[in-house]
Amino acid sequence: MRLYGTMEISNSGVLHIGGISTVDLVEKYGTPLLVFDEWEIRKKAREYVKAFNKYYPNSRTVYASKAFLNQALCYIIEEEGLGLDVVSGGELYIALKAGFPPEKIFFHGNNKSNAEIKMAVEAGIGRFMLDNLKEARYINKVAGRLEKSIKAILRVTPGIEAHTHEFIQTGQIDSKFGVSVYRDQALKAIEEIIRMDNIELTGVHVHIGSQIFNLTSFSRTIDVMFEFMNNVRDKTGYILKELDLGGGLGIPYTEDEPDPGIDEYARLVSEKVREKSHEFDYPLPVIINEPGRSIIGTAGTTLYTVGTVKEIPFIRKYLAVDGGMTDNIRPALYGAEYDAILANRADDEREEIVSIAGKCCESGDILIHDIKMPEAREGDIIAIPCTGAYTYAMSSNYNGLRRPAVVLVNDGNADLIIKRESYEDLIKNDIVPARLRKIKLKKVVSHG
Ligand SMILES: Cc1ncc(COP(=O)(O)O)c(C=O)c1O
Ligand SMILES: N[C@@H](CCCC[NH3+])C(=O)O
Repeated sequence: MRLYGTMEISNSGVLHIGGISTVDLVEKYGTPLLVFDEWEIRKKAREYVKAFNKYYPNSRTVYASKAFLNQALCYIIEEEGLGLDVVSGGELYIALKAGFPPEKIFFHGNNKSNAEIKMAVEAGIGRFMLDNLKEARYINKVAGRLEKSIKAILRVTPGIEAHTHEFIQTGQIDSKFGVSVYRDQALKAIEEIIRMDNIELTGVHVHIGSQIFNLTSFSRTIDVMFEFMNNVRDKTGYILKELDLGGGLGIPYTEDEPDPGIDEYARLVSEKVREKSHEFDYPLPVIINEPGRSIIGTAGTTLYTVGTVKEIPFIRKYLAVDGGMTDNIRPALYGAEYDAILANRADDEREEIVSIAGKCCESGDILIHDIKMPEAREGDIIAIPCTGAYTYAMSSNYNGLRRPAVVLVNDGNADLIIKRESYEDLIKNDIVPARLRKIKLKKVVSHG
């Protein structure tokens, strides 16, 4: 069993995180419960800063908040010296509400609305990550009206197919993101953008996908990017000063998955960028990284309570838990695999193969297929580690399930950072038109 961050098993066989017993956490906050290990978040953030300081000091790390975002996290990210990548007015709003410095915010998105663009220009964000020319023209117009000069980076697609699930590949030519480097599309976009009065094009961006273990994909991407940057210089004389390599570094979700490691990633991309700069005699660009999963993924653990235990003779045993695809869609969406720990009896021998099922009305709502576990009973607690990234962020209220509570643990303290949704929350945006109110219904539920 792989333990992450500050996880440890006590003498009595209970899983502890951040110096707190998961049994105590469940007693206080209930389940499903997403537990974030603050030490682990900070450790990963520091690993990025340290590794790039070592190999390529002229760099910036910007946390991709789509992996998980709330106001408490903004404080940690800011304190660790990282910037913040947002992809919508909603993420931007959360960051601004928390007081995250706007100049350290990078705004992505393949279909930013005019309202989102205005909001970001007015807030004075650090970089617009341009997806296409239409957007650049609009930003230029708004900036002109508001008499602002906007720093922007153009997202390009390099035609690289990273070794990862096809749903999370983004660098291939057939992609909805960015402008392709092929057939001079990106070059033409740059020719127009650099003539815009209110936009300063500081660099180019590339993101080839997520959960990537094979670091050579990043190397090949840097090859393509330098060819492209050199071509832009040849045709326009323009030097792109920033090279944003996106995110994508994979993390080990299960015992047998390797950990590519932040240090190794930083070393490889730094060396490659130096090598290519030298080869093309191109000024060394600032490297920007946008990690999401590799900062927050291993810091999150979801705790569930076992309910129904169902054995289908000679076929399978199901342990049904009180959450599922609503708090973690990744197994259903990508076939993602996870490990599990019987948190209240973590030392018990793993002697039977079970599948851990969610409680949604979907046969596909299985969190883990066929995992060896100790014999579990109703009321036991199951911990699924590595659920910090793209779980809560992708959660839903399907089947009327309420989003879980989220706690931040550190050094023996637990702080609630997101309340569990209430039944009342499920209807807070509901409106019953007056003409329907005439139909007399008898209201009996009130708790929630
Ligand atoms: C543009 C961009 N940057 C950064 C990220 C973060 O990726 P990851 O969480 O794999 O590090 C993503 C998500 O894939 C992305 O689309
Ligand atoms: N949500 C995906 C990754 C997409 C990353 C965002 N571009 C996952 O869970 O793996």
